[in-house]
Formats: sequence, structure tokens, C-alpha cells
Amino acid sequence: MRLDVEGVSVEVAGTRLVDEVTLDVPAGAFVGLVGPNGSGKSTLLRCVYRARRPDAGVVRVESEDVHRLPPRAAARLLAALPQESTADFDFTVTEVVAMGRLPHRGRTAARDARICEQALERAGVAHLAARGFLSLSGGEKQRVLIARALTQEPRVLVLDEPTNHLDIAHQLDVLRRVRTSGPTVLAALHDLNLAAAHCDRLHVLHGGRVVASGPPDEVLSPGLLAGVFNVRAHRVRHPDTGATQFLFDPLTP
Ligand SMILES: Nc1ncnc2c1ncn2[C@@H]1O[C@H](COP(=O)(O)OP(=O)(O)OP(=O)(O)O)[C@@H](O)[C@H]1O
Repeated sequence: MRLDVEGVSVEVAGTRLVDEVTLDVPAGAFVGLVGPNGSGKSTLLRCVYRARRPDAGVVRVESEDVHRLPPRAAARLLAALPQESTADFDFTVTEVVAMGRLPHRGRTAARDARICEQALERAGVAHLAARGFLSLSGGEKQRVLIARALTQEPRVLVLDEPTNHLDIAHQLDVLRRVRTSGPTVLAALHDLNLAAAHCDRLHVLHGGRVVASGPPDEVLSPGLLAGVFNVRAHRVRHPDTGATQFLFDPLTP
């Protein structure tokens, strides 16, 4: 299902944190939201996954205004991995992941169990199923929370820095697994090389506004990277995949 953000603004104490943002995520696409610290990425994503109501604008999944849906109906459409999950669950990994089935109550327990098992596999944490959530490392917790989001069987998955806490092998692994897991994805990513390699399209936020949108190759020009991220970027090609990658230097040495 496609996701549309239409003219969304968020204002706090007279300051526009998100300023009339319009962007789209085509059905089934993996779209990245990039921008420097404080550019409004998390604030915008919170509006998408209903953690906050925008002061203006609409968020739609297909034709549904997500802020007008009852919570359970919204949770069947949208799942999220927030940036700082304050998940102090004193539960096992299996119990935490099973919480993702709550919006689907009424289905069979056997089917729920099968979906949880598949999500644990897809997030690469099946071996942790019996562990206590609180005993996990930061990266393991992150992958369990991705499994919980997948058990919701969302049509749209919103990820705020999904590679936080993950080592490089798990960063690549999680992005690959999420990409092939089915839902439409909007993900805030700080690592521009990961964004360039994994995203179908990018939206660049700067000062709460979308300043560029399109395929990574077109969007991440050295000029934009200098103006928005304050870095000098040298573009190189991945020798195997041909994907655009960057070497970065400070703009002012
Ligand atoms: N409740 C709030 N009150 C005041 N300012 C806020 C509030 N929430 C966010 N901000 C400010 O809004 C700006 C955007 O914050 P946001 O977290 O959306 O940025 P971000 O692009 O996700 O940043 P980062 O890359 O550092 O995670 C920041 O300057 C932040 O300090």
C-alpha cells in the first residue's frame, strides 16, 4: 500500500519543526528519509506512525487518513520502530514479539505463533526466543523490536534509525531482511552509504522542509551534500553492484 504525507506541519512554541512536508512512498518501495541532526525526521515520522498529531496536513495509507482510524485498525496498517524504544519489558523475547499480534486478536493462536516464529527468523533472532528481553545487548533488542513490528503484518513499516546499535554485518542484514519482508517502508537513515545502497528513493529534510526527492543517485549530489550536510563528498561506484557510494571529508578542513 502507498503512503502519502500531504502538507504536514508541526509547530512547538512558535517554531516550525516540520514545515508543510509533502512526500510519497510508492506501494512496496523502500524509501529513505535523510537529513542532518535536528532536521525534523523523527518529528515527521512520529506524525506518520501516530505518536503525534500534525498541526496541519494529512497522512494517508492508500486513501485512509491514518489519524482518523481507530487504534486497532491503524495498528493493522502501520507498524513502527521508534528511535529510542524505551522498552523495559521484563518478558521473554517470544512474549515481546507476540505483542505485535495484539491488533489481530481473534485469529487463531497457531497462526499467531507461526507468524511470530517467522518474524523471529526474518529478524535473525530466532536463537534468542527464550531469553529475557532485558538481558539482551542493544543490537539484539533492536532486532527483536524489528521482529515485533513484522509480526504486526503491517502494510507500511516506519523505521526511525533501524540500524542504531547494530554492527556493520547486522546493519546490512537487517536492511536486506526488512527490504524483502513485504511492507512499504519509510526509514530514517543517518548512514548515507547505506541509504544510497538500499533505498529505492530518498527524501532529504533540511530545516523541517523537503529539499530534494528522487532516486539516491540523483538526489545525493556533491552540491546537495555540501549544502545540507556540510561535507565534501567524493562519489565512487561500488565495483560489484555499481551502487553509488561516498567518501566524506569536512567541508572546511
Ligand atoms: N517537543 C519539542 N519541543 C521543542 N523542540 C523540539 C521538540 N521535539 C523536537 N524538537 C526540536 O525539533 C528539531 C527536530 O527534531 P527531530 O528529533 O525531529 O530531528 P531529527 O532530524 O530526527 O534529528 P536526529 O538526526 O538528531 O535524530 C530539533 O531541533 C529538536 O530539538
